[in-house]
Amino acid sequence: MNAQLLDGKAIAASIRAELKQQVAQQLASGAAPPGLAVVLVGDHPASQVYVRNKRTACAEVGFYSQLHELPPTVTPDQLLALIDQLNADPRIHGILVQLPLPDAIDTEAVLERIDPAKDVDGFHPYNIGRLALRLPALRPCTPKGVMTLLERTGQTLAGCDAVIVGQSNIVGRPMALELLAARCTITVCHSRTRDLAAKVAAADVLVVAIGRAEFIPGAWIKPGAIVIDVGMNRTVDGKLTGDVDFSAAVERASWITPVPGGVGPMTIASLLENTLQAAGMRAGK
Ligand SMILES: Nc1nc(=O)c2c([nH]1)NC[C@@H]1CN(c3ccc(C(=O)N[C@@H](CCC(=O)O)C(=O)O)cc3)C=[N+]21
Ligand SMILES: [Mg+2]
Repeated sequence: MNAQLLDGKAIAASIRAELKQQVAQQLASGAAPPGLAVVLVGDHPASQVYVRNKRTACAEVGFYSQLHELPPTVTPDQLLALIDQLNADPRIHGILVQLPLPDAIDTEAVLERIDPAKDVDGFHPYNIGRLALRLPALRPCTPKGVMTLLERTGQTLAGCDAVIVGQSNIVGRPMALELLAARCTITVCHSRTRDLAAKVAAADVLVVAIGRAEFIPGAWIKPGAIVIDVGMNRTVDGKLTGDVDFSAAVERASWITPVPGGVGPMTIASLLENTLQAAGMRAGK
C-alpha cells in the first residue's frame, strides 16, 4: 500500500480563500475586520518564523493585526498589563501569546488573564473545559486543524481506535478530547507508557506530537492506518522533519501528513477561523 497524502498546505490555502471571501462580505456590509494581536516575548528564533507566518496569513484574508514584541526581560506585571489593554481594545477580537514564554514568567497566569472570548489559541481553562464538556467554544488550533484533516479523508471516525503519542496541554490532551467527541476510542501515550510499539500498532488513527525526529518507525504502523504527524524538528542541515519515519510509514498507512506542509499550515488556518469566530461572537452573532 502507498498512503494518500493529506495535503495540509493545499487544504489550508482553500480555507484561507473561503475566509477571505467571508471577511470581504463582512467589510462590504460595514463591519470592522477581525483583529488579531500577537504577543511575542524574547527572541526565540523559531517563534519569529511562526509569528511572521501568522501575520502574513492575517494580511492575506483581510484581518487587522498587531504585533507586540517585548524584550525577554519584561516583567510579569508589564505583560499582564498588555493583556488587560488588549482585552479592552474593541479592534482586537483575538489575542495570541506566542509560547514558549521565558522561564521567569508564569505561563498559566498569562494564559488565564486573556478574555476567554478572545482566546483564539483555545488554551484558557474555560475553553479547555468547554471542549471537555462537548460544548466547544474556541478550540485549540492544532487539534482543530487535525480534525479538519481527518474530515477531508472522508473516513468514518466513530468506533476507530485512536492513539495519541504525547500528552501536552496544547496538542495531546485537547487532541484526545476532540477524538473522543468524534466517538473514537482513545489511548494517550507518554514517556511512561509501556510497550509503545504495541499501542501504536493498534491505532486506526495515529497522532504523534512528541518533538523527537523520526521517533516512530514505519514498521510500527498498522497497515491502513491514518497517520498524523504533528512533529516539527529541525535537523542539523536546516531541514524540517516529523516525529514519524515518513518514508517507511507511507508504505503502510492509508493516509499520512507530510512535514512540512501537513499540520503546520492547518494550525494557522484554525487560528484564522477562530479569530473570525471570535469577531462574530462579539458582534452578537
Ligand atoms: N500561543 C501559541 N500558539 C501556537 O499555535 C504556537 C505557539 N504558541 N508556539 C509555537 C507553536 C508552533 N506553531 C506552528 C504553526 C505553524 C507552523 C507552520 O506553518 N509550519 C510549516 C513550515 C514552517 C517552517 O518552514 O518553519 C509547515 O509545517 O509546513 C509551524 C509551527 C504554532 N505554535
Ligand atoms: Mg514558565
